[in-house]
Amino acid sequence: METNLYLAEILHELQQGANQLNDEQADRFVERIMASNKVFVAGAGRSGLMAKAFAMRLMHMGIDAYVVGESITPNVTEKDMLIIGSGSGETKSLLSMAEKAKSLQASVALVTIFPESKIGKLADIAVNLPGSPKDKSTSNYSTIQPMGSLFEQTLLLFFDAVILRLMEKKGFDSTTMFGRHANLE
Ligand SMILES: O=C([C@H](O)CO)[C@H](O)[C@H](O)COP(=O)(O)O
Repeated sequence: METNLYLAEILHELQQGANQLNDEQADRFVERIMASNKVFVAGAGRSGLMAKAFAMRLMHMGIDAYVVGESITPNVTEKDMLIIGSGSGETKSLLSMAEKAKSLQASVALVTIFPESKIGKLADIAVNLPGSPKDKSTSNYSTIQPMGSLFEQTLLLFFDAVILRLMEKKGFDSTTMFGRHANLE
């Protein structure tokens, strides 16, 4: 099959997934971000890359946002929120991070295929996205893409949709946000 047809199929899979998003869960997620003091994001591998892209846009909005594990990331407190992106919801390093955040009374949100996962059970908010996890033996979800690619793409698009919702609520536009974009690049 030609590359453009693969691309068309990926877009079709993403469209099908977008139709399944639960708006109530998404709204709770947005409200919690707005009510938090600092916002921490975390994820492993490709899911982590999507979380980093989200943290950059949160920073552009003037939200105090950090990527867990970076050298300038400060302490988490009970006024803060940890956002984890994990298709499986079972990634061990993220599970212990969620446990630590909960023990410090921070709120934990998980964006995942499996809200009933170990991290999902700990989380205050779980946003359910469709897709297949990296271990395809644990799901029957149909996708032509390898491992968790469909979830990871949907995660990035969900995060970008959340940014648009936050922009709408705060009356921000792209120009305001661009004013905070890194200028030492
Ligand atoms: O990097 C990943 C892999 O390429 C799967 O497609 C995953 O994002 C990483 O292993 C984290 O897994 P999850 O926590 O289950 O998202």
